[in-house]
Amino acid sequence: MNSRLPPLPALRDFIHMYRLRAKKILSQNYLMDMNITRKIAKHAKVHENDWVIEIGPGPGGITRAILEAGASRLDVVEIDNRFIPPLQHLAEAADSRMFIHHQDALRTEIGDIWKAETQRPKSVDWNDSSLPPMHVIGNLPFNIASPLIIKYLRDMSYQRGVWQYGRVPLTLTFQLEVAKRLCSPIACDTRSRISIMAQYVTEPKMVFQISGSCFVPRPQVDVGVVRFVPRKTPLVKTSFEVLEKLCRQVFHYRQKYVEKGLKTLYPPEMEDEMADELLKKCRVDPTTTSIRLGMEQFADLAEGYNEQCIRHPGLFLYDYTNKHHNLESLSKEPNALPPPVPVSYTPSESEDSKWSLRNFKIT
Ligand SMILES: C[S@@+](CC[C@H](N)C(=O)[O-])C[C@H]1O[C@@H](n2cnc3c(N)ncnc32)[C@H](O)[C@@H]1O
Repeated sequence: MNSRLPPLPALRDFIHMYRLRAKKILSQNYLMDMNITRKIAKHAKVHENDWVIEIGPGPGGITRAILEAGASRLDVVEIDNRFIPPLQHLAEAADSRMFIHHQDALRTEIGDIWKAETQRPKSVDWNDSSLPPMHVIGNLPFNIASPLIIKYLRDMSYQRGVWQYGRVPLTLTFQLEVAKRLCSPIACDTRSRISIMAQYVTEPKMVFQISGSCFVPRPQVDVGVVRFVPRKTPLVKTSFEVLEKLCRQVFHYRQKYVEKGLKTLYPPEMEDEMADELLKKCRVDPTTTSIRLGMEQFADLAEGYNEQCIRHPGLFLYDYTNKHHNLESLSKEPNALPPPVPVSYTPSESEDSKWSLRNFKIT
C-alpha cells in the first residue's frame, strides 16, 4: 500500500517508543488515525513531486501522509524537542525527502526555508490560473492558529514568504468555531473580522470536519480543516493593515450600527463629519450592522478610509483608546501615512472613480 515509505512502527507504538505524552501548554492533540491524516493530505491536494511545509508535525501522522502522497520535499517546523527523535526516525525512512526545523513557527519566515534551494519548482505567476506545486499544511495548536493565520494572510497580501513563489495553497486545522468564522458568509452570526481578512485575499473553504474524539487526548471541541487558495487579485485595494484596522473597529461594535464603530477611527472633533463623509460616499446605510456588510462594501469603506488617511497624515496611526493621541503630533511620525497598496491592479474604466469597485469580480 505504501510504496514511498519503508515499514514504520504504527503511530501509537511510536508514541510509546519515544515516550511522547501530550503537553497541555503546547495544545498538543495528536491525530492517530492515518485515515484522517491521509484525508488531510488528499484535501490539501498534495501530489507526486510537490514541495510541502508542515507546521507542528508532532509525532508525524500528517507527515507520514504527506510523504506517502509522494511529496518530493517536506520541511517540518516543530517547536517541541521531544518530537525531534521520532521525526528523525521518519526523515531517515523518507530517503532525503524530509527536513526538520526545530523552531517556533511564529518566529519562522517559512519563505526562507526554500530560498537557496536550486531544485525548487519554478514559481508560478500570481495571474496564472494554475497553482505552484507547493503547499503549507498544519494541524496547529489552537493557541497559535489565530496569530499564524493572520501572519500568513498578511504575507499573501504582500506576495512574500512562500507566496513569493505564487498562489501557494494553505491547509490548516482550526477549532470548528474559528473555521466557521473564517468561511462565514454575510449576515451570519459567525461573520467577523477574520472572515473579511481571510476572504478578501483568499477563497477559504472548510473541506471537512474532524470530531474531537479522533484526537489524543480528546480536545473539548471539534475541528474544521480549511483550505485557503489565494485569489489572483485581492478584493480590496488597500494594504492589509488599513483593511484590518477598519474591520477591527467595525466588528468591535458588532451589535451596534456600523456608524458607531466607524466613528472610533477618528479623533472626537472630526468623527461625525468624517464618518458621515465615508458612509455617504460608499452609499452605506449608517444603521446597518457589521455582519450585514458585503465584501464590496468593505472594499469601498477601506478604500475611502485609506484616502482619508492620505488626506489627513497621522489619521492611520490614531487609536481612540489612547488619550494622548492627536493628529498634529501623529502627523510628524515617520509612518504617518498608511502603508501603500502592495500589489498592482488591472486598470479599467473605473480607475477614475476612487470609490468604485467595478473592476473587481466578486466571487
Ligand atoms: C495539535 S498538535 C498536532 C500534532 C500533529 N500534527 C498531529 O496532527 O498529530 C500541535 C503540534 O504543534 C507543535 N507546536 C506548538 N506550538 C508550536 C510553534 N509555535 N511552532 C511550531 N510547532 C508548534 C506542538 O509541539 C505539536 O507537535
